[in-house]
Amino acid sequence: MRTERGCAANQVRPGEILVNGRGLSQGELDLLLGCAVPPERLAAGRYWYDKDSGLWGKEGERPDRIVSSKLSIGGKLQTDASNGTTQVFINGREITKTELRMLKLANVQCPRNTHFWLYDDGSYEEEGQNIIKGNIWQKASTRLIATLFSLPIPRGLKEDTTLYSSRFVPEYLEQKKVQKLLLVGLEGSGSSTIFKQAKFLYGTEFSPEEILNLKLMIQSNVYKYLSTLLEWRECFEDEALEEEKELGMSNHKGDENVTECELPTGEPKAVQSTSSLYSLNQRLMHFANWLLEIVALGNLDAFFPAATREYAPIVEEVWKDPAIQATYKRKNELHFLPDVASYFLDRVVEISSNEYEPTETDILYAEGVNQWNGLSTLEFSLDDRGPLSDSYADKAGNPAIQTKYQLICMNSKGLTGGFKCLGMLEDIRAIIFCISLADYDQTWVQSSGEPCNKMIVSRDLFEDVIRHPSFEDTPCVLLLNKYDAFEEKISRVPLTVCEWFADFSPVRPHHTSQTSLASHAYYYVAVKFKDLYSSVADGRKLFVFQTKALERRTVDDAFRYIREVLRWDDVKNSDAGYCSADESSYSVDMTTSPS
Ligand SMILES: Nc1nc2c(ncn2[C@@H]2O[C@H](COP(=O)(O)OP(=O)(O)OP(=O)(O)O)[C@@H](O)[C@H]2O)c(=O)[nH]1
Ligand SMILES: [Mg+2]
Repeated sequence: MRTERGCAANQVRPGEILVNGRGLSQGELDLLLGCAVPPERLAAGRYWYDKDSGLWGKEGERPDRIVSSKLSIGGKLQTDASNGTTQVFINGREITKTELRMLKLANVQCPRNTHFWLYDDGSYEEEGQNIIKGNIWQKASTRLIATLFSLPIPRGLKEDTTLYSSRFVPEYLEQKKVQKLLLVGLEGSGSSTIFKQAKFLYGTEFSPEEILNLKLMIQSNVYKYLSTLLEWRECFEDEALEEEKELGMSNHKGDENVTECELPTGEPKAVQSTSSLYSLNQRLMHFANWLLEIVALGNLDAFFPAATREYAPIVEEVWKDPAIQATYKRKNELHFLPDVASYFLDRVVEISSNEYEPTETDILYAEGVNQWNGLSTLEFSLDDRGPLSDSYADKAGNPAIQTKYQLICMNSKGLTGGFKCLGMLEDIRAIIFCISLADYDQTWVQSSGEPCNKMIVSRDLFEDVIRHPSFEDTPCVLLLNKYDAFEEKISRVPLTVCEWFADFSPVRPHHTSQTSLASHAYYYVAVKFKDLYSSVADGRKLFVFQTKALERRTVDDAFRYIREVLRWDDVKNSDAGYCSADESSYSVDMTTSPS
């Protein structure tokens, strides 16, 4: 070692080495070359040296090594030593874009005009705060990112990535604020399903209390579904009687060829009213009237679950009754009856029992997250499996970079009433708006009582949300949900039944398979929303992702996509001030999003 240093010393003369703008004396050069971690293969030239952290680089360039700290050599470190343009400072030096990018990827918050003190052991504080926030090098991912950007890493840390357990993951890297994601959508769009999937995927388990709430909700929902069916049954029965009456007036002879909805003819009217396809027997009628009365009085939730067990057998009987089954057959016409009604009604006896424990599927299928339909929140983080991480973090088996998210699911009811709730939510990092693709042929009864195409209602709600003053600069991700139902429906019901989609014309319809028709229609819908968003949000880009919320994997994919969108947005925002085009080192694959 001695000879090596001696050689190096022989190769350069003190005056040829300038550190922080000043030529070194022989003594300073000896100190530098004789220290524990000297700059290797030092050649004549101009360098900068940050004696607090040990960072070392060529004048006007980013750091390229870390040498021993606290050496009294050269001049004072200048702000522009490395020609940084980021307005972020470490030990008084304005850092370079590459360094900033590394910090950002390591989840360090560094808004402009942040001044950091970085010490030689990697500990770190914000200027003037005097609280050590953590250690920049202790996290393996930081070291790996640094390697990726060819930035120096302190000696002795390169090899041993397991040295520091996650207990030591510095707060400084972890403390980035929780990113709040607001999840909204029209009733039935699937937002609470997505919320619950996220809870299954990333969250804590449902607590016994939550399970109990869900159980009560499922039990009372079964009665709601049944009462919806009973109301429609009544309508259909009236309708059938009306038709029969007209038929009876125009045709006294009666007719053998009755259609399904018509009453058998030729019977006296009093008898007809109880013998319609939609008619119930006296006993069931009695129960039906009683149930509808409770529902009309709004007493259902107070009444149940006490009565559930007692009435389960009769509920089952009503559900299986041909009149109700005939009503259910027309489920496309029945507003407020979700697809899952039959899933739960089929099991009403089991569900009504005291011992009933909702299964994971039951929880997923249950409408809503809680009974009260307020805000539901979930905090979670995602391990890093981004496009960059594949190349280092995973393979190296290192602790991942984790950003914390808070998912706030707002029931559509929270959106009504002039959007007051929205204004109360602060610091929303992104809006996740959920739309059911299968809604394009559905009718929705608005608060005014007027029926309207549900996709249009969803669109208007979407527009109201993105126009809300609180979300002027908030990125938005649109989840086009229920792709499974959409795929199944698209060949049966043309997309053009929704007037907003009137100009949809699939290319070569005769060549188009159902799958490609669906994907064609999906892209068309996505672009419709993108155009709308862009016109409302000053040309900003809407991010669109396709989900089948009942398939957990698609929800996982959606959240990973959302995370990439946010990172992309972070980098884009910071780059807007620092540089314009160079996104090559951090590009996000947005291919799932139709352009
Ligand atoms: N086929 C299909 N059904 C879905 C999908 N996502 C949700 N559903 C079902 O659609 C219904 C409505 O979903 P929810 O998650 O309760 O809808 P929501 O947006 O929370 O509605 P509200 O809670 O009423 O505001 C439920 O019965 C879900 O099981 C999907 O991707 N495909
Ligand atoms: Mg719901």
